[in-house]
Amino acid sequence: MSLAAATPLVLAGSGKMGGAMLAGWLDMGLDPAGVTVIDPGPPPEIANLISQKGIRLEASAPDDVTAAVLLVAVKPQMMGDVLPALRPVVGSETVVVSIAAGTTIATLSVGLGTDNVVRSIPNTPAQVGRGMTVAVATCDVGRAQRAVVTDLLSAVGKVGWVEDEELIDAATGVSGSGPAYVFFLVEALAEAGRAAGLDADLAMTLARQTVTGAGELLHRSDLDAATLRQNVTSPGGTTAAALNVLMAEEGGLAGLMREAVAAATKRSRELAG
Ligand SMILES: NC(=O)C1=CN([C@@H]2O[C@H](COP(=O)(O)OP(=O)(O)OC[C@H]3O[C@@H](n4cnc5c(N)ncnc54)[C@H](O)[C@@H]3O)[C@@H](O)[C@H]2O)C=CC1
Ligand SMILES: O=C(O)[C@@H]1CCC=N1
Repeated sequence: MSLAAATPLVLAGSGKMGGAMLAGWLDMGLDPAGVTVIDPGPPPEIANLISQKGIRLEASAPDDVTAAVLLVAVKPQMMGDVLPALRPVVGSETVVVSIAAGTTIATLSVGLGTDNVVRSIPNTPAQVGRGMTVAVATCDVGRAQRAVVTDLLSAVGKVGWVEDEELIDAATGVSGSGPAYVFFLVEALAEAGRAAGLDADLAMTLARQTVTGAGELLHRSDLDAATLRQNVTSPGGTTAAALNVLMAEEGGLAGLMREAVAAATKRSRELAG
């Protein structure tokens, strides 16, 4: 994969998500000389990375760079102010890629004055190259530009394209916010371990190792999740007893998960304004 076609690359917002993607691209061989970061206050670790790599950092959009790709990674609530201020780096050949939850293609197009827009939703496992990004493009984004954007997003994990923008809200509820559900599962499992009498540190170690180990097994295995679950579950055994609780029709995990994803999807639509 060559990321050269993505340069000049302008990254607006180098916080948790934009910074993670920048680190991933550099690991994949993106030339730092081709990157400009626009951020009035990057977090310290990203500021260090930017200065170590000699990346150009600006507090606002410079007027001597026209981006091949402009990646917008600021908070959705800031878009009204930030988008018009980014216009100096947008040219007729620039493809804009937003990773903001909720912000619609229409808002991006109007704010930046271009229809050459990709709306996407990544997730924080991008920090370790194991992200999941779901994206939708306008029909103005040509085949070659779509390939460049695919390469850029693939550098930090898997990429899936959808044709219907509304599905980005649903993907936000599943994979965008999803890592938080898994981290909460670790917290809840550790708390249950403490309630069952385990020392707090041991309970947290058991919960972390169980979730990371199960995740790695799922990652490496050819088997699907249901089969891996069945492989743990002896008839009449301990797992079956626990799953009877988690899989209950009323108040079980599947129903709760549906509600959680629906709430996140609804919030993504609300963030559109
Ligand atoms: N954190 C996550 O798990 C995910 C976040 N996102 C989206 O990514 C975007 C960024 O979120 P985070 O990285 O979590 O937020 P963050 O707060 O960590 O980063 C935002 C960055 O924008 C910078 N910024 C503020 N004003 C700016 C301006 N005028 N121009 C350029 N940069 C400016 C801030 O200094 C900060 O470094 C949001 O739109 C969010 O919806 C998408 C998927 C997952
Ligand atoms: O919570 C949020 O709004 C962002 C978008 C997906 C994950 N974090």
